[in-house]
Amino acid sequence: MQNPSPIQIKHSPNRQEYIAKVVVTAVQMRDIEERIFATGMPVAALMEKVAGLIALRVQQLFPLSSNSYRVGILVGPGHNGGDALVVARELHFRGYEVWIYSPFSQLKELTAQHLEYAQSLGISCDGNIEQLRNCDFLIDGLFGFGLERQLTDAIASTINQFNEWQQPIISIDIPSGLHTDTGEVLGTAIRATYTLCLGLWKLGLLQDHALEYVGKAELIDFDITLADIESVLGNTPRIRRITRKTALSTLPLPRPAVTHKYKEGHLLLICGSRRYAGGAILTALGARASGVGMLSVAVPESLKYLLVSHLPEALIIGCPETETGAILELTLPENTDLSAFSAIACGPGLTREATPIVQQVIESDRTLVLDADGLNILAQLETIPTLQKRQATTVLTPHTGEFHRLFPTVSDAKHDRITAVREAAAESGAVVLLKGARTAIANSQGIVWINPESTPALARGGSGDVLTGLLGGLLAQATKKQIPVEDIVATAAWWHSQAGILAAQERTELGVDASTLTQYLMPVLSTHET
Ligand SMILES: NC(=O)C1=CN([C@@H]2O[C@H](COP(=O)(O)OP(=O)(O)OC[C@H]3O[C@@H](n4cnc5c(N)ncnc54)[C@H](O)[C@@H]3O)[C@@H](O)[C@H]2O)[C@H](O)CC1
Ligand SMILES: [K+]
Repeated sequence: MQNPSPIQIKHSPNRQEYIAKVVVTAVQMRDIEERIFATGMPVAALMEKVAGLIALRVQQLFPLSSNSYRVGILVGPGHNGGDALVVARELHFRGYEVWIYSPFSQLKELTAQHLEYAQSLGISCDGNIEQLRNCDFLIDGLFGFGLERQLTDAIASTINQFNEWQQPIISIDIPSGLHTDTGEVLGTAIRATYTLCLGLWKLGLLQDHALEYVGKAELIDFDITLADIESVLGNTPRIRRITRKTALSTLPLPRPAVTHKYKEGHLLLICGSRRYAGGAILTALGARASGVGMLSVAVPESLKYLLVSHLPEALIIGCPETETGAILELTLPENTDLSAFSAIACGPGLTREATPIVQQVIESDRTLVLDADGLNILAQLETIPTLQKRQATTVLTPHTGEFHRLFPTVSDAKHDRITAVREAAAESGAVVLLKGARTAIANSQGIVWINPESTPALARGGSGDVLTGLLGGLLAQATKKQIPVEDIVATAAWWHSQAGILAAQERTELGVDASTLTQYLMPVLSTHET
């Protein structure tokens, strides 16, 4: 989703970056549109402009220079249908063979006018779906952000038919049938090959359950002014896509010429058990890749030399252990307490026996990441409200299962992950990172960051441990640099998934085991300008 549309509009780099970040709901988009109209832009002119850009993009995707094309245009009752009709007209004039499918008897006025004009040009137009079976590709203008009700009956079965035919489908704004905010399927939905999202990213396109419908999503920038956006969203958008540029900008680079290891952050990892020794290694390897100045890893005594052999540069603290090999007690080096560290990350592989350790780190005054068993113990302790009293920020990094255990009363994350993660952050006062295909991060003020790119290659045991270590290492380096914790969390999520993408490109989606993933973290930075 990151690649900008090849249709380049000359704008300042700052505006481009801002537009890439902003995410809107249907109501916000309608309000922005209303403002554009209220300040003098005629509705028909805006439709003409937007659809003209869509038509250009379609011509790039299916160029007549390489083939002749028969195009089916699916027309809905609203302005999404109007856009589609303008595209139909433009493609007709450019030499495409165009077939319009317009099944609704009631159309908005502008849409009806465009239909009438298209018919007057001799473009084939009816409500017979069979005409579209032999089209090379379809353009979906059935519904955009105006869809609010479930799709049923004839239109639902028609959409199912289009999906079965399996021609490429280009959806205008959003695949018809998806809810613009939650990304939920309202009865049924078009499975698009491309989604050309208009003006600003719609929230629904960034929700996990929408992904199998969205295909390759691109933004069509139609010059909405920053003033119009800010008049509706305020100065800082409350839902943001994480971009490469913002992620890189929070990295502790370049280092000052004169520094030393403790100035570059000291992370304490608390992880592992005899049962889950590998989790401790992976977490520590993730932390090592963050560039953190000093890394201490507290593990059960029996794992000490295993860890040393994998991470000769880290200080491995062997702790007394329970009979089953979980950490019994944290034994820090002499004259050291938890406030000696810049940040603490705790949880991977601990087992639920390590409850007192989790209690102890919660009571510390350090920035704290809790993951895996750290979260399971937190859920058992029912101490989430006490996190509000911590002197430093807490970061919780649950996957969906852990999220439900931690926040049983929060809205269903399957229904709307963004609302759920926001509620969880408000309830806990923590920064909550909800893992998924589109990882979402929220702080207690209700600001949300969404990671817009990832790979299913990361759906593998140990990936999360790597993220915890990486995040801990970045937080330890950032503590003295006044970078907000939530920005670092967003950077870690971005960096981790980019490493997965890079590794999958070279090794396929089957080749990204967690150990290998740690090897791809640094190349992400060297393949991008920093
Ligand atoms: N600002 C912009 O981005 C621009 C957007 N444009 C396009 O306009 C659509 C939004 O148009 P709107 O007319 O508001 O809504 P829709 O086209 O999505 O259609 C709503 C239409 O459908 C009816 N309806 C709703 N639910 C159902 C249902 N379940 N069954 C049948 N009918 C239903 C509803 O009553 C409405 O009449 C946006 O996405 C863009 O594509 C502009 O063209 C340019 C600027
Ligand atoms: K659509």
